[in-house]
Amino acid sequence: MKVSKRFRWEAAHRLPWHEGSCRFMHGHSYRMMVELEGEPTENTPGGSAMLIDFKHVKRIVKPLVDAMDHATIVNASDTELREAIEALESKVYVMPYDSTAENIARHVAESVRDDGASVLRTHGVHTIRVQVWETETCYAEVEREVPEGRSDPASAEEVLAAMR
Ligand SMILES: Nc1nc2c(c(=O)[nH]1)N=C([C@H](O)[C@H](O)COP(=O)(O)OP(=O)(O)OP(=O)(O)O)CN2
Ligand SMILES: [Zn+2]
Repeated sequence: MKVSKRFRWEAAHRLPWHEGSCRFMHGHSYRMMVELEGEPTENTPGGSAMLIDFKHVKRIVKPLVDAMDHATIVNASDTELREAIEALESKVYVMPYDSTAENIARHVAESVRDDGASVLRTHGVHTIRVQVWETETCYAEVEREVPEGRSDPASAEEVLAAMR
């Protein structure tokens, strides 16, 4: 069973090594689909009626989206751009790698996996797929497995409560 939720945000970026126009600062209206796959468990309210509530998906993913919205997404090693953003007192979102669609998808998938593991396991979710659309015609997709571990409904609820 799969559930998906779509997100969107606006952000600026550049790929300084790019041979084409992507080396220049420019913006995208990013679109992202977060898909969770698994088998619903009886441990959660409603039992097997839903894999995971869409509102839980939002609680896990939205803080990341809010952090990137109207920011410049920048590679930590791009000090020239980081200094310029700081001088402009603009919003920045620093990643440990270049801001390609592939890397943003990977960053979101791994953050969801790491921050949401307990909640996802409790709901029987074993796979996270993230598609990041940079333009109308281009997207990158990344898949990550939720590592096995103890499924603890009580602590999962605490994690969700802390995100409220
Ligand atoms: N595999 C990837 N290729 C490219 C990425 C990327 O993240 N992953 N990113 C870019 C640029 O950031 C970019 O802004 C996209 O530009 P472009 O290819 O020009 O996209 P368009 O939709 O405007 O292209 P059309 O030619 O109008 O279809 C580049 N490549
Ligand atoms: Zn771009």
